[in-house]
Amino acid sequence: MEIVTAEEMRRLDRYTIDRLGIPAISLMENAGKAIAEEVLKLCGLGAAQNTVPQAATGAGDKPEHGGMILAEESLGQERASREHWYVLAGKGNNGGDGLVAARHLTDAGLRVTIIYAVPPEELSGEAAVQRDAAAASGIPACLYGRDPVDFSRCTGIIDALLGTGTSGAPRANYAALIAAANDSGLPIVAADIPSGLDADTGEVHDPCIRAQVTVCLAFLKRGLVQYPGAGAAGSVVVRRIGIPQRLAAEQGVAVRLLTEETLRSPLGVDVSRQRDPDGHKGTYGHVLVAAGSLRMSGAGLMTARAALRIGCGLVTWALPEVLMPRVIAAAPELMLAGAAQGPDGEWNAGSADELLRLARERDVLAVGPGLGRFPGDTGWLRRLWEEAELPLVLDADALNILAAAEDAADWTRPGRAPVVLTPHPGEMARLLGVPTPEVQRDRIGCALRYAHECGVTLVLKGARTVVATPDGAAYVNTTGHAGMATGGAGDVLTGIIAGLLAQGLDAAQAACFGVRLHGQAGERAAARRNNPASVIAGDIIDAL
Ligand SMILES: NC(=O)C1=CN([C@@H]2O[C@H](COP(=O)(O)OP(=O)(O)OC[C@H]3O[C@@H](n4cnc5c(N)ncnc54)[C@H](O)[C@@H]3O)[C@@H](O)[C@H]2O)[C@@H](O)CC1
Ligand SMILES: [K+]
Repeated sequence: MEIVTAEEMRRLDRYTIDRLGIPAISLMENAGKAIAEEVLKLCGLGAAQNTVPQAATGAGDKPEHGGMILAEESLGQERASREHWYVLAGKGNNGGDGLVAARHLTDAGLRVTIIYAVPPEELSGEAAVQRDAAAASGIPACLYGRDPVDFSRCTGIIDALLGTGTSGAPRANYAALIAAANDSGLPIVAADIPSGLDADTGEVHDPCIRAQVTVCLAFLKRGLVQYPGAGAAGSVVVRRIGIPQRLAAEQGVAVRLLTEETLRSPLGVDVSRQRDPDGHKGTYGHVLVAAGSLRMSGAGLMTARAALRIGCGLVTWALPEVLMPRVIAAAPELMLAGAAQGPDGEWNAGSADELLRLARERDVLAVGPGLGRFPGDTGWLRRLWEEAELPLVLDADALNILAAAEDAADWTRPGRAPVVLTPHPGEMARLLGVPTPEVQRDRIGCALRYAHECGVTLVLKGARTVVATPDGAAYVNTTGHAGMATGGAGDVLTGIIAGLLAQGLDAAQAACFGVRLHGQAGERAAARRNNPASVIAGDIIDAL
């Protein structure tokens, strides 16, 4: 499922109207009708439609329902009349959608009142047509600020104030209406996006509608899938309005929700993961992990174990020699390689030679969890980057080393094997040289820019992890939960991605499949513990 920006949505709208000849007013009618249907569902009234049984088709079969024509809308009439919805209408097409919904809800037997944020005569184009249709249908309307508006008289609110045409924080009557709607405590159904949300980033302005349901029109908007916007949107329902689904991909939209369908196509992942009955441990790849130090040996252990658990054939864990006797019992399935160490058991830049030698016989190199910083680490990482001709996965301290390297822009990858970076927002901020809130303000945008400029596959972790690829595609994950914000969960992800790369997946496939599986394992672990908060990183490995 594609995820668009406001600008991409405008282009797709225009293409549909201008090139396919579908009138804008039809799209608006479909949009408003879809919103009304979702309101009816929320009220427990279902979709209002006539059900015409087979008898009416003339097919001659035994008719269902004894040949009756069921008029479903009459069944809930009593209940419908107890509902009174306010439609908050803005000046633009978002307001127009709300006005269409007002008509359909009235038709379904609900009481509806339209509250305009601006004098209705200021509406233009299709929205003005809908204003006149609503008035001609006898739907009462008032103007906020001029007429008294008492939210205690209604049972629910449609927010059709601002959509993808919003610029900046809501102003004047818009701001006052949003605040009043939120304060009412009533269920709010947002048309397209909650008013006050930045459709492209997920940033919420002050104020911003807190919706129970958002009826997103035609395509998901970026702002609905990233926090805090995702929190303001409530449950998001994407409804078709007559814009062909295929248009998004055809018009170059390359940001998608990371679903199983997306994994299959366009990513081309074999999600069944059938193993070759004739396979042996060499068939499934060999991961080299350079991670862990005296204070943080567990990080390396979790990365290495996760790589095994995701199905790669062999894992060699390279670590400072002093640690070897301490960890050997913890994971007997691992192969250990002692690396040159500093005086206090820390990593030593001299270990690059040994790692590069080992890497020649391995399929993937994962570097970083629990590594710590050490003298000469920048040159050490640069050698791995430039001389290790196998896919690299960099996490944690490897990212901090990279962020601190002043010459990182000059590092080259002669072997062309992919690099996958897995920063959390703080590490991403260091890589970009900006404060963390700036990363969080536009996670998809940041990930896309960095991946493209640096030619890497970037996994920006956090709620709704974003995977961005060097060719400008991005995928937004929906699996996992806040209980996975626990020490070591990131180390596990690094191992999963490395393990999938070792099994022959390409960088985008391994990153996307890995992120999704990691979240699903976290969900399973939470179910086993009966509480997401109790999940620890080891549980995620066990649930893989
Ligand atoms: N063909 C189309 O273009 C379709 C558009 N649709 C709807 O139209 C929406 C986009 O419509 P528009 O482009 O008209 O834009 P909006 O309806 O989102 O907002 C437009 C108007 O709001 C005002 N405004 C903008 N930012 C403001 C702020 N911060 N404070 C106060 N006022 C502000 C401006 O006067 C602007 O003209 C979509 O979100 C969707 O709901 C749907 O009707 C389907 C078809
Ligand atoms: K809205």
